[in-house]
Amino acid sequence: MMEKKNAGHDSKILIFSIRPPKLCRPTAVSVVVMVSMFAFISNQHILTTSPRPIIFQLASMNKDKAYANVTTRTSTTGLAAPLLDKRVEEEEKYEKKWEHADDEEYATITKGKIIPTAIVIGTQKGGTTAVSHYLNQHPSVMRGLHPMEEHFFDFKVPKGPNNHASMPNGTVEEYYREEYLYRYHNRFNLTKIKENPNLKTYEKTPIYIFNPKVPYRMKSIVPKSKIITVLRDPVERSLSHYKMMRDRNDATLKFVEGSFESCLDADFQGLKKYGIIPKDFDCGFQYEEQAVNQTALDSVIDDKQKVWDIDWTDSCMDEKWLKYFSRRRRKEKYCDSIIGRGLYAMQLRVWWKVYSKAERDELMMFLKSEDMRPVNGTIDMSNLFEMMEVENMEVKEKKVVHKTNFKMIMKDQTRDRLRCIYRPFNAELERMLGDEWKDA
Ligand SMILES: Nc1ncnc2c1ncn2[C@@H]1O[C@H](COP(=O)(O)OS(=O)(=O)O)[C@@H](OP(=O)(O)O)[C@H]1O
Repeated sequence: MMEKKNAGHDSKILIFSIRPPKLCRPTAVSVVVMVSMFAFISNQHILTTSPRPIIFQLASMNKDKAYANVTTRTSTTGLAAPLLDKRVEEEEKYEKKWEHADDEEYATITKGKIIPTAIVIGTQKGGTTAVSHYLNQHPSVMRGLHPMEEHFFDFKVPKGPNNHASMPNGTVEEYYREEYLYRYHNRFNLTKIKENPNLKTYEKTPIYIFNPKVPYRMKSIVPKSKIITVLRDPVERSLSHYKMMRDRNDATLKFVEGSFESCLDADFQGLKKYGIIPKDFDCGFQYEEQAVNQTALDSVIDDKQKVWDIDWTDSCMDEKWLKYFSRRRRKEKYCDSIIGRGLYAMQLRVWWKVYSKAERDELMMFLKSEDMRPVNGTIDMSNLFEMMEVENMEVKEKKVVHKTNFKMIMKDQTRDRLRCIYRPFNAELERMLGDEWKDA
């Protein structure tokens, strides 16, 4: 580390981008050769990449990291071999899986930074806006700067010294941890915290529970933040999801016929493609628009209801789930995971891997969507406030928050089919969360 620092501070750095728009490859190569010769003669180090992240690091965060990045890039011109050797050594060191810091180290690294007391991770359409609505009423609670969803942990991770800042599973490298904490800290109202340092903070982003990389990122950056999840009957959730898409006139709907059933079928095919649901399982959504023999179709479904189960011991299950999730990047259109978002057991398996039983008991809270609705004009949010480490208070009633406008009623057979799909996943969820989740 020290050697690198010294070497870095003695050197001049020329920031140079080889990516002007539409520069053809032969031209780019000759430009690089010319600049390399110039650097060789004048003994300067060159950054041959887009300068933005480096400027950011030089200006605000950590000059050593910026320098490390520069030297790695410089190596492409063959000018900094000894420095590169050191860099490789460092990268090897960082590539070890980050085991989160002990209490003392954690206290040091987080000192003076805002670390949210809790993060609401989902589920989408579960009533997460209602939870925010209740929390925001508390005078000792402050949410992140974004009025709706922060999207910090599902971000596209900027490239780091070894071309990525996180491990393939999402764990942020130790090397970048402090920087990320700092960035997260900036997602909160710093003035308000200065005025009242005792404020408890939270943020909500409903996609967190669904993105398999988020638990790893969260554990490596804010391992002590609590995690609040609101779960809703997955069948009702899927309808709410569809209504939201209709409200937004979601582009995905163009890839299917637009009906609820064709949307479900698109995602159902995706789940089959990636092996979450057996290939021979046919739920018949695709026949919904056609005049088919309903009795024959129902008997197919009845049979499946008897036999359909999941092998939870399958060691490839999580990998399949990651692939199913990652299809978004491959621009496959499976109707925004309208079924997949309700497969809570699949999603939570990853969180179970990352957080130990003791950590889950201490940090995680699961709320039922229906319990978020006031009964006879009152609602008890004492558990939520206890989790936020603030005094209990009566929240102002607001029956419905963030309601979807599109009007439709789910067909009975569609509901039956969805129940059939969700059955083994719900059974697993019950096993994970306990008996009170039996009818979730
Ligand atoms: N108090 C309360 N408790 C539980 N659920 C409630 C509550 N208020 C609203 N809602 C319903 O929640 C649905 C919106 O969920 P989210 O706010 O999580 O949506 S989002 O993920 O932020 O888009 C949305 O569901 P649908 O109306 O069925 O689409 C809201 O009506």
